[in-house]
Amino acid sequence: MEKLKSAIPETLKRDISDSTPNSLHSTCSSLLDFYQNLPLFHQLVRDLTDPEMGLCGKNKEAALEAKANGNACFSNGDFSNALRFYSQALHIAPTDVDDGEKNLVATLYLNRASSLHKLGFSLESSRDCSRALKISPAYAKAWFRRAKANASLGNHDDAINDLKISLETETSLSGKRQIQRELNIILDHSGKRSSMPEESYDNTQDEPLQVELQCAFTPTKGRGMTSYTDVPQASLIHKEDPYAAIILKHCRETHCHFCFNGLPVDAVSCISCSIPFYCSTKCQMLAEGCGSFEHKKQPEFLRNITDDLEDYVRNVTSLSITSSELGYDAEHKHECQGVLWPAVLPSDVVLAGRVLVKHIQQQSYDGAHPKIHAILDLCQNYEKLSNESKLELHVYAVILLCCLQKFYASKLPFNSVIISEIIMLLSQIRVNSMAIVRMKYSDANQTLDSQGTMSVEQVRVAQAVYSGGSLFNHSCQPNVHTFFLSRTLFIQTTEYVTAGSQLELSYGPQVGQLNCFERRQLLEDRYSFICQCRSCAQVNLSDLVINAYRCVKPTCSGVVLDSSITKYENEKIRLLKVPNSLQGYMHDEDISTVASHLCEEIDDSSRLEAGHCLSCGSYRDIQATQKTISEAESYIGRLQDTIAGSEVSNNTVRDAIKSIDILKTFLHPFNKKVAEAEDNIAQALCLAGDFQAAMDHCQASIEVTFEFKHQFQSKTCFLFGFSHPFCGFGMPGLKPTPIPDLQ
Ligand SMILES: C[S@@+](CC[C@H](N)C(=O)[O-])C[C@H]1O[C@@H](n2cnc3c(N)ncnc32)[C@H](O)[C@@H]1O
Repeated sequence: MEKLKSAIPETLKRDISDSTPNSLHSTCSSLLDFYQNLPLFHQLVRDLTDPEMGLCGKNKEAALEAKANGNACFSNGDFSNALRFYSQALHIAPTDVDDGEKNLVATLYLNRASSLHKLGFSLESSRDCSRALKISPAYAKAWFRRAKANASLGNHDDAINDLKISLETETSLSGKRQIQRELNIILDHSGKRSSMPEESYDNTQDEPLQVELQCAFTPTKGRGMTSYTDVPQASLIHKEDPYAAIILKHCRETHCHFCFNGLPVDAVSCISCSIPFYCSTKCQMLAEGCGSFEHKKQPEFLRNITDDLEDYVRNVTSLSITSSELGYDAEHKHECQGVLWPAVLPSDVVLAGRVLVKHIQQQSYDGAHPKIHAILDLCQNYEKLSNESKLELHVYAVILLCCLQKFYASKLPFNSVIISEIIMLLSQIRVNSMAIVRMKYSDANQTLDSQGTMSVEQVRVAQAVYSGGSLFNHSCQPNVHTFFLSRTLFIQTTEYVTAGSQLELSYGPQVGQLNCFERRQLLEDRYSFICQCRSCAQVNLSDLVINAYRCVKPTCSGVVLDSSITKYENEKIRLLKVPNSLQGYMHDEDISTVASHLCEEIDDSSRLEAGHCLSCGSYRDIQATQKTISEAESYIGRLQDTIAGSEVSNNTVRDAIKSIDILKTFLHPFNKKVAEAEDNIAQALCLAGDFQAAMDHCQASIEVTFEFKHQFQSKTCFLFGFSHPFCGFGMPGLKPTPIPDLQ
């Protein structure tokens, strides 16, 4: 792909850098002309779209080899490795080839079921048997193995039925004898029947939504969501399935490619290619939109068994999914031909393909009016993108269109109009797609380790486009939060929200984690907008203390700032000459007069001065202070290194504890560095086994947050002193904001 980008002539690259949504037709047309005559381009498209070139195609020989390895491990009692080899074989085995008299995939499922049963995974073993039976309903050994798994699970009635059918389908006399023996044993111990559904895809949390939302235009952030009524804390306000979603590359082998939950040991693979894994056949079919394993012919043995048993067989071997459920969500179907492009192109480009295909399927889109960017009706940020990103979008749009041509040439003609529309779609996806996250525990059983700790991290597993969810703007002090069950997005309030207020979630950075400059930088780099949330657009007290120093006077609790912070915050004050709350209404003459009047009231004393205490005005030499702090921080840095290597020495901890005293002497008590240093020491002491001391430092870290909140709630002016112009200000832009969370 890099070669394709660098091959573009400089003049065209410049045009692309200068392009706007309105001039895309011209740049796309030039790019298309250039690529049409470039052999490298044609070669690359061939590699990406030719199943013969695809490394992700199925491979019978490789599958048989993995199966043989699995058999060898199984015979040696090495069931874990047998399981691994059978799973590997299943991933690459073509569905339509036989191995001896049986279908290869069915045999592999049965072999894996045997390994799973030996390893104690009875439920998984039974599911694999059912999968083998869906392919080969008269597979006596699969019924027999299923009976064993069901017996282990205490499902004796099912086990008896399985054995009866196994008896019916078994052809050898010795086999029949063995089955009969097993049947007699289970009949002797038969207990209660219990049902056991296979599939795990379930995103139902049918809690009704409690509020009615409206999408309203905001002066600084475009459209946004608000509520008609007051909304209590913890109300579920939004629930939505994605328009399209895709697994991220690093989770391809650990999470289901449809519901994005962690994969079980008996994961199933895509029927046609060797890219996706699914947690169940239901997810597999929902993603691929087909039931290729469905057997067409009525199995002979059904004629000889009772009606009840026949129902039982149909229940086990039929597909547990209706054709209406398959619907339009068959998002992997068009990628599923053993071709390379879905595996190679970036996730958001493949996601754009899914959006396009879904639209084509749903709307019987005729290609005559290719308003592709209107599919999602979402905002885009093309003009704000870097030159490099614009170039990338051009190249990927052309490639994606080539890849989709195989199926949709008549719907998506290969021309510059469609390419420019795809570029718009890609830039919409960049701004609006959400990361679906899952919690990852260091220990799968979610228990505390020997040190009494458990590490939990949030992992981004998939990227999805939610049409409604995309209308929620960002705030660094959000009042709603998102969570996901399977693919479904849920949004819930985190505080009481009054009617008409904006409902805003966090796209990442939050107050208390980073200062205003860092948050805005991050959002601009990632999403190309300058944050105008209530915390960023105004002078925010938590942003002042998060990196602040102590006043040199021991009796004063005021704040001292360095020049980078004062410069940034003073710029906000300057911009506030037109108060934020009035900015959208400046056309109104009366309000404009009021605004000018208010602005005149901000004089030079409203400016923050670097190095001077905001409360008493005492001076601190920031440069000298910074030098001492850097030395102290180097000890904390050393401690962090030893924590990473899990080898904590007493000396390192002692030095870090000494240095924290220095930090506390010079830094404001609510400075983020103090809380982080306390956290690090607590972690090190945990590793060293000194849990009481660890608790004390944890407590100290928590107190920074707690005290912070307490101080802000009780006397917001302690930072400045009562005489400072920031205190008791009536101006909306300078009101002290609510309490941030230090994390
Ligand atoms: C997912 S969309 C949200 C809906 C969007 N406002 C619209 O009109 O469709 C994200 C875009 O909204 C705008 N936005 C969201 N939060 C913002 C904020 N805090 N400050 C400024 N712009 C914001 C930015 O243009 C951003 O690229």
